[in-house]
Amino acid sequence: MSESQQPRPATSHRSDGLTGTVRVPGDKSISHRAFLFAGLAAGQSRITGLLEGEDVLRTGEAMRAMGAAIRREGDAWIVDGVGNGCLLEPDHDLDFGNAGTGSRLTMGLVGIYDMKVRFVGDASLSRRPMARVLEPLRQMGTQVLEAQEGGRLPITLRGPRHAAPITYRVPVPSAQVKSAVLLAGLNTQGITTVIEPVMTRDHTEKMLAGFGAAIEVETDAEGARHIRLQGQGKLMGQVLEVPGDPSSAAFPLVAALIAPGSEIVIENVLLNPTRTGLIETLVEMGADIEVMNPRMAGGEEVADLRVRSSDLKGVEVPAERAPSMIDEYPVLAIAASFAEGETRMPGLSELRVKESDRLAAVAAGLKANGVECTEGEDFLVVRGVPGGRGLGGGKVETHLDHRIAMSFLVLGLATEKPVTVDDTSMIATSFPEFLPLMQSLGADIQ
Ligand SMILES: O=C(O)C1=C[C@@H](OP(=O)(O)O)[C@@H](O)[C@H](O)C1
Ligand SMILES: C=C(OP(=O)(O)O)C(=O)O
Repeated sequence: MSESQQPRPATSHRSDGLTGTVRVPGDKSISHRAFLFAGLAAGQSRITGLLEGEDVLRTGEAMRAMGAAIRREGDAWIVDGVGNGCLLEPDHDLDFGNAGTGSRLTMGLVGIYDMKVRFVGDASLSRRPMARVLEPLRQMGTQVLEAQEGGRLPITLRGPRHAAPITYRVPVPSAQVKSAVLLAGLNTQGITTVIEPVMTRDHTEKMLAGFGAAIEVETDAEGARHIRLQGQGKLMGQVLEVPGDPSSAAFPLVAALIAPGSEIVIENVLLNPTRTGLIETLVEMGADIEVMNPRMAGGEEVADLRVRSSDLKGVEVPAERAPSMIDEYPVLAIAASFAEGETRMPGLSELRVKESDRLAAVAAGLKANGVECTEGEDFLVVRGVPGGRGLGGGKVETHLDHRIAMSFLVLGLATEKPVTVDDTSMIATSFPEFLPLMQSLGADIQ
């Protein structure tokens, strides 16, 4: 992993006229869940389009350590699962590297098994809050044998003999917390209920239903979703096709919008409505994004996107849109740097607990490159410079955060002066093909 390696800096230079047709790798959220559910289900699963990023491969390693057989065969991953309730105690620590999703979902999955499991991660993951998952697990009977201050990794869990089903109202809009509780419910007798006041990405619900779990969702008069899962059901292996990750597509997409004279096509992008906040916002800003060939693939909405460079104008992004674009704010801030007027982004407190404090990292990177912005406790305001005149020339600290690295390399494609990021090694956690893919479109990144 990159922590033990030398940092790999990179510099991006103004690159007009990006062109070409590309495919981004598989969706990270769906890929993690594909390994988790296929590893747990009885029988064989076949997964194509899986994201082979470091985060997802670590989830695969964890499932292997608990008894699943996982192998790559041609362009597919074949998983022979253990059967719900039959995970084995791993004989070593589960190392999740940089991955919040992998670690939190796996804590939920195994936290109610009567076995001892130790979770570790890199410096970034070890700073992130895990109490949000430990709290509901404790209510279900899990013993937290080890946790660092503030509920951080390394953490050791031991599940109860008999877990108690709970009804849990998620206190923060987080698909990871929702999913952790539902996964704990898989091996718990009775009905586990998660109440979600604000809808977050629904891949866990959809995929568990696809694997045969008894799960139902109802929306109440206030708009809160009540997700009920019958525990100890049978899950069966499936054939899965993972569509392209909209959170990765966001980088070439914004690059094409801001680099003058560009026209690109990104094929096979997941357009699940819980993930399309960035596209909605960019269209409001005046972006020329054409959604072509909308279709269903693997139970999800998918389409090809044609993107042409556009004159953008600042907008106010509604705070309630945040869950549907939570990982895209760094690159939205880059688009906003070239928009006429102000782009206001409220409701961003969750950005402070990602791979880095993304609110602080984005504001610092923008300021280092001459972009005016205001960072509040939970908001960001960016004042753009159409054409990018006078911008760039700065060095950006990425703090072990892939999305900060990719966002600022995109910034440098349309600023007057080049932009340098201090490290690109973390990009491999979510988008290993990022550099060659961007270069194939004509982006000058060295
Ligand atoms: O469930 C998931 O797959 C994810 C949920 C989001 O995290 P939170 O649930 O912490 O908001 C997101 O930031 C992460 O990249 C993936
Ligand atoms: C927040 C992210 O991932 P995770 O929480 O899985 O580390 C991300 O990919 O932007």
